[in-house]
Formats: sequence, C-alpha cells, structure tokens
Amino acid sequence: MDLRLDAVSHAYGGVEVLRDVTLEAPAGRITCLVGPSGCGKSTLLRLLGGLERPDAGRALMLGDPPAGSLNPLTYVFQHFALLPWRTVAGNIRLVLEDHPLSRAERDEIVADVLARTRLTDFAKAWPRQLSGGMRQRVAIARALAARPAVMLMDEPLSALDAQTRELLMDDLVALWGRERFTAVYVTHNLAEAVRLGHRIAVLSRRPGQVREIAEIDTPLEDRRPDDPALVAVQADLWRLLREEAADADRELTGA
Ligand SMILES: Nc1ncnc2c1ncn2[C@@H]1O[C@H](COP(=O)(O)OP(=O)(O)OP(=O)(O)O)[C@@H](O)[C@H]1O
Repeated sequence: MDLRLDAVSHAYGGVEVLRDVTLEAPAGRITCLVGPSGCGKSTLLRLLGGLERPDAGRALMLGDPPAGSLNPLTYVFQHFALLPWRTVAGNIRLVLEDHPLSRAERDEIVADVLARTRLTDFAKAWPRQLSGGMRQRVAIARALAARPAVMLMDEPLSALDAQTRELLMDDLVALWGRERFTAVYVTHNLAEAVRLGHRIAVLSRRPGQVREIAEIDTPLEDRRPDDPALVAVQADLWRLLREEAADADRELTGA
C-alpha cells in the first residue's frame, strides 16, 4: 500500500505548520522525513496515519493492505510504551486483543513475530529486565504483529545511546531484507536517514514544505558509513538542513 499526501496544508490555532506538502511513501520502501525542530514532521506522520485531517489537501492510502492485516497503519514511537506488568509476549499480544482471533491464532501470531524479530528467547521476560534497545525491539515486534501495511516510525531510535542505535539500525536493515516492509520514518539524525532511507524528504523550517527528496539506490545491506556516495548525499542534506535549522533558530530566539 502506498501513502500519499497531496498538496496538504495544516495549522494549529492559527499557526501554520505545514504548507502545500506533496509526498509519496511507496510500498516496500523506507521513506525518511528530516527537518528542523518543530517543522511539522510528527504532524505529517499523523496526517499520513489518519490521526488528523489536513486543513487543505488530501491524505491518501492507495492499494490494499496485505492479507490478514489487522491494522493497516501502525505507529512506533520514541518511547516504547511497554506495559511493565506484562511480559514481552504479553505486550505483543495486547495489540491482538481487540480482534476476533482465537487463542490459538493469537499464540501463533505472537510466536511468529517473536521469531521474525529474533526475540523468541525473551518471550517470558519482563520489560524491566530488558535494555532500552531490547524494549524498542519489542515495540517494533508489537507493531509488526498487527501485520501493518505501513509502519509510521516517529524517532524510534532517538532515546537510545549511539551503540544501541547502531545495533537497532542493523536489525532494521536485516528485517527489511527479510520482509520488505513499508515505513515512514521521522528522524533528526541524518546518518540514520542515509543508512535506512530509500527516499529522504527534507522539510523546511515551519511551515514545513518539502525542500528536496533524495533517492538512494545503494541497497540497504550494502551501505557502509564511509561509502563516498553516501557521504556526499549526507553532506548535501546537511547543507540544506543547516540553512533551515539556522533560520528556524534565529526565528525562535528573535534575532
Ligand atoms: N496538537 C497540537 N496542538 C497545537 N500545536 C501543535 C500540536 N501538535 C504540534 N503542534 C505544534 O506544531 C508544530 C509542529 O510540531 P511537530 O511535532 O509536528 O513538529 P516536529 O518537526 O515533529 O518537531 P520535533 O522535531 O521537535 O519533534 C510545533 O510548533 C508544535 O508545537
């Protein structure tokens, strides 16, 4: 399923947040959104996910969700929001509870998603026993249990330390290699965007507009941090982003 925003504008109480944004998130690809603080990235994700309706323009879902999808659009947030009184398997089972599934079907989905995310050995662990990285792995597994057409990921790694972030990026690359999932991925971190994004949309400062869309053809599994082509893309994106961030900063401080 593809997601598309068509000439979308949005404001909160008279503050224009997004202006005339047209953007496509194609099926089977990871589309990253980067932009300065407050430029409307999370708002854009909510509009794509149908949590809010745009003031102008349209948010479209094109095509059908995968067979057996319980929730076509599923979020993964920065803070993992696991219930401390439920085990790993219990937290994953949570997203299945509102659906008309038998106990055996639920067990099968949980076992399947634990295996796909390499978490089978942790099924009975409690969240407090897990590192931040492991908790975010569980949150990703929980999102996958709903068999979403698209995962909407809002800075999923930014609460983690640098090494854990690296490991989870490896995980996401491996998972994408196996499943070709579709994601829209908001991040502040350009290295993350260049590592994980097939397309990277750079938004301007608020009101957010699309300044540039970079497409990266290098397969995810072949991306190396010192690859000159990727270093060049990252430098280009950083130039754009720095201009926008500096202007946004001047506006905030009133200089
Ligand atoms: N529900 C809301 N009501 C009022 N204002 C809001 C609401 N949600 C967001 N805003 C404002 O809209 C602007 C854009 O917010 P949004 O969270 O989409 O930006 P962002 O680019 O994701 O920010 P950040 O990079 O800091 O996470 C901000 O000025 C924010 O304060």
